[in-house]
Amino acid sequence: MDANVLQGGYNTPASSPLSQSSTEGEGSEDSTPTLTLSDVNYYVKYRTGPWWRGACFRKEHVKHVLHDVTLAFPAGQLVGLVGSSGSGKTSLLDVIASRDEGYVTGEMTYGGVRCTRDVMRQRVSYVIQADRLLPNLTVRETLTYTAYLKLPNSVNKKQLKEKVDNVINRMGLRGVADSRVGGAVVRGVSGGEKRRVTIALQLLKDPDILLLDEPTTGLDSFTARHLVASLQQIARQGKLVMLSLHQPRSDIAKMLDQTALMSSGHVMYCGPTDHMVPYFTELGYPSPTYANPLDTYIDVVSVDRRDADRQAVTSQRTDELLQAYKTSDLLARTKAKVAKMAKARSFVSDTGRKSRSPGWFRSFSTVVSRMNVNLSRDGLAYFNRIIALPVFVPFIVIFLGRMKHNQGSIQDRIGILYNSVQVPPYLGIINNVALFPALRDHFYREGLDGLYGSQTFLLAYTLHILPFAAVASVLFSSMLYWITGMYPEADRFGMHVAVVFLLHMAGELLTTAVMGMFRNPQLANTTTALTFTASGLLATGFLRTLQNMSEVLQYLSWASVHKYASEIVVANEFHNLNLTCEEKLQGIPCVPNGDVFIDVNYPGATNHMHRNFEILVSMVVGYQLLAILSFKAFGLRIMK
Ligand SMILES: Nc1ncnc2c1ncn2[C@@H]1O[C@H](COP(=O)(O)OP(=O)(O)OP(=O)(O)O)[C@@H](O)[C@H]1O
Repeated sequence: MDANVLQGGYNTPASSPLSQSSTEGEGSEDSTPTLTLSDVNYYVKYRTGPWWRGACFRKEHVKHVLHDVTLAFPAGQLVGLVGSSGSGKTSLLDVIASRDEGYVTGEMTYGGVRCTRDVMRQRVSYVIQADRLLPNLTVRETLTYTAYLKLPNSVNKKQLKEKVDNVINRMGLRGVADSRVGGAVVRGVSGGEKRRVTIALQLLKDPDILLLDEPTTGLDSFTARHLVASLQQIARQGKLVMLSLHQPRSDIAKMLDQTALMSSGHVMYCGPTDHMVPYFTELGYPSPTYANPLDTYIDVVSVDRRDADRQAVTSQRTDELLQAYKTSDLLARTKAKVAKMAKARSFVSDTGRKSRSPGWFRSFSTVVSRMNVNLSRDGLAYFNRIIALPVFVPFIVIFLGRMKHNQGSIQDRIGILYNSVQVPPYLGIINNVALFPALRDHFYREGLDGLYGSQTFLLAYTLHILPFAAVASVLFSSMLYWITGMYPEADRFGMHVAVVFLLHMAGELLTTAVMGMFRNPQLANTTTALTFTASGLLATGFLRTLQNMSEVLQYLSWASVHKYASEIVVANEFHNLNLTCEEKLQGIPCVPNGDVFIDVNYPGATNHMHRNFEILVSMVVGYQLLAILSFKAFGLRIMK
């Protein structure tokens, strides 16, 4: 496309401040809220070196990511951040959204108010690159649940529904409002529609500033253009919309009111998009005919690091262009505008918009209800959660059959009890690895949006899985207990169910805690499975009696859920159990009843029933607390 045609075709909104000036877009009315950044610098710390040195012993570096960024963007505009990979687009959005993870200097204001984290949380919505949506909810349900999490209790059901309908219409989602979102396995709405849903979620809060990181990535050109056209409409309704773009197509570029061109953390040009070609042409870099000017100038300001010669040439060119921008009228006018805003600013905290959010109970019940609905729509996953644990019983029963009361049945009982304490935590791990990571990723997005904290999320998850764990444990114990002929007493059966349930929960909750530390679910799976395997070997006493182990291992066993669970199930099964002594046991001492077995192998287990049960319950509660702590310590950090 001809550069001049393109230039002429760039969009300048009638209502935007751009239309009031010739080219520089400085005709902003004082009353138009403006986002200003004044000499903003951003530094991050990172470490290099082999992972085994640990976080503290690897070499620490400080990277200067953004350099002296000075910008002024009035509300009502669509602003594009463009630049090659690593030029600092996402970092700039992070800083504006107060989601930076380093050290920021300089000043940022919006509408004359200094941008503290609280102010920005209220005013800014940030659409990150990935669409993290629950696959089994419809578009409308997705938005409705989020509205319950975002809007204050004072917004009633009718108003909430209106709000949801409104964003559905604004984002052109009416046609798919009642379709499932879908995911990797379940087919659902298209990629472009998913992006729209993600943006619609952010519009529920009615933000003043909407930031989008690479919203067009992965979309075909038609869908991308329509998406940006929707964003342009949102901007025209008085919002400041800023989006980073990797490879801005010329028709998308035409829709941008202003463009900030970045290279290595420096702003190389910031001003009206249609002024870019004349600006660079004056500096000796005209845009070739038929070329997309944005592509051309991204190349012109980028450093080519493929070899030393090219790097030297392109670095010199970039330095010259940076100096030219620093001394340009364009930047001088932006600085004047920023200074004017600074004079007018109030420095007061943002009194106009108080932070209003739903109460804890509403957030908690919404998250639980959403998890339940999401799982209930996936028949296989729902069924699997209930049936995976009981499915083990036929294997155990086929192998061990119905138990007798002879001496050989002692070994059979040990086998059954070993399975009773080893299988439930493993199934807890398997269930968790299958279903938790998607919920966790979803939480990470909503957590970053400040909708609710890790405590609410993890308690909601526990409440969500509790009924499944209870039903699965009752089914497992009912089948195993009565088919194999364990001690026929209702109380003892109840105790067996309780132990299976607690161990099943222990598996789930410890995996949850580890999931807070490792992003990779497989790593969490391996870590927890190994932990429970070691715990089962060490502390059950079924494979080797505790008394025969070294003192160190005996002490270690006190930290294992298996120690307490095993003592309970052994006392439960062997106490008052009569055993027969067959004549063929020549020379081998006979164990006449279960209490002798307990006295020899688990001394005191019958008397420790209450103590063991209380410790087991406390440890499971401890795993829940550990999960909360691990998410608080690592949670939102490990997703970045
Ligand atoms: N937390 C961090 N630790 C280390 N380096 C960082 C961190 N954040 C940003 N950087 C570095 O700062 C530079 C700018 O990164 P940024 O992600 O903002 O670039 P970008 O223009 O958005 O790139 P892309 O288009 O590829 O997403 C990169 O070199 C990046 O490695």
